[in-house]
Amino acid sequence: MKVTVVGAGNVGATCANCIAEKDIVNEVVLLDIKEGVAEGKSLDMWQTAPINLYDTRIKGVTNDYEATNNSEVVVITSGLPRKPGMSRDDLIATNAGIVKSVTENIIKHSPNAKIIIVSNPLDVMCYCAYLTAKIDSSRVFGMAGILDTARYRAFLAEALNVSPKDIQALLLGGHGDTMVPLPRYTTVSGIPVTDLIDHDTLNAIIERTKVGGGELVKLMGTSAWYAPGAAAAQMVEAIVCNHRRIFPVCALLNGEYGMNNIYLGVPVVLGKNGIEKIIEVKLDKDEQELLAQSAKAVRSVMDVLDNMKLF
Ligand SMILES: NC(=O)c1ccc[n+]([C@@H]2O[C@H](COP(=O)([O-])OP(=O)(O)OC[C@H]3O[C@@H](n4cnc5c(N)ncnc54)[C@H](O)[C@@H]3O)[C@@H](O)[C@H]2O)c1
Ligand SMILES: O=C(O)C[C@H](O)C(=O)O
Repeated sequence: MKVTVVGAGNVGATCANCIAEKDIVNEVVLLDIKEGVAEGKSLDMWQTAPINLYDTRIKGVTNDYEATNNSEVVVITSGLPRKPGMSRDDLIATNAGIVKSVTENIIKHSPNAKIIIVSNPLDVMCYCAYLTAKIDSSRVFGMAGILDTARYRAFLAEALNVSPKDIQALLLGGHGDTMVPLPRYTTVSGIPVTDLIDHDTLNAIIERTKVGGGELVKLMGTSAWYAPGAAAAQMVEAIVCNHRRIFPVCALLNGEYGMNNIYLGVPVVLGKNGIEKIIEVKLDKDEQELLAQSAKAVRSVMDVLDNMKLF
């Protein structure tokens, strides 16, 4: 089984490395437009195989889509990351064209692939790939919710001084500062988090989570890659192993949560066919309002895509 990662930058290379270390596929193809970069990083990664004990072959290529033929899953990370002072939405002018042309190539060579988008602005780049690929939306979706909930869970683990493994959480909405963490659906080994933490501390963690990407951009001058790469690899694993894991994933809504024709983060069952099912959780009035605000923010970026007249 073959998986392709497009973009051999920070997130793409990390993702390819995480997939290889899981030892769940025969081959990972890493593709970039920069001559030699994917080849070099792949060779370096492959030389960790005798140390980290895996068999997955990693092949780096420069814009050679033949090498990606018949991939089961393709992760698209190509595109600019933001710099301090920018919002993710500022990336649309460059990244929409990149995501469109990469998706065209991918679908030509792997017509049956499941496509996971990582490039930002995430929700609208998913829509852009969906319009380009012209395949069922169960096979075109985005990574953000696993990352955003991982940040939320990591902050909670620190505050509670417990293992991050025991924190389960759900988050809805767009991958922007309007994302909607759901304390009502956050538990620590089955115990409601609200029983374990005071209101102000929980609120501070939620607010920090919402701008978690920006915190890292400020610190590093570019955006994060370790957790994003690992999160996308976890989605690949759920698909290729048909685990049917329930993850927050950026999915096309057609009636779910009362919304239509918009990509937003929602819980889904992820398995061999991609999105096997979108799960609709019950929301109270406040949560519904927050989700509506998040959808409004995503729609305003969809309008920018529309005005670019790429479709
Ligand atoms: N969804 C998320 O949660 C999430 C998390 C982190 C980063 N991101 C986004 O992922 C993208 C990549 O981030 P990064 O830190 O890896 O950036 P990066 O600059 O390190 O890597 C991007 C790579 O894409 C390559 N590229 C550009 N155009 C290409 C094309 N047409 N075909 C193939 N490769 C091409 C570049 O050469 C570069 O190597 C950014 O848009 C960033 O905002 C999203
Ligand atoms: O913040 C960014 O620009 C990258 C990514 O979306 C993240 O959340 O880390």
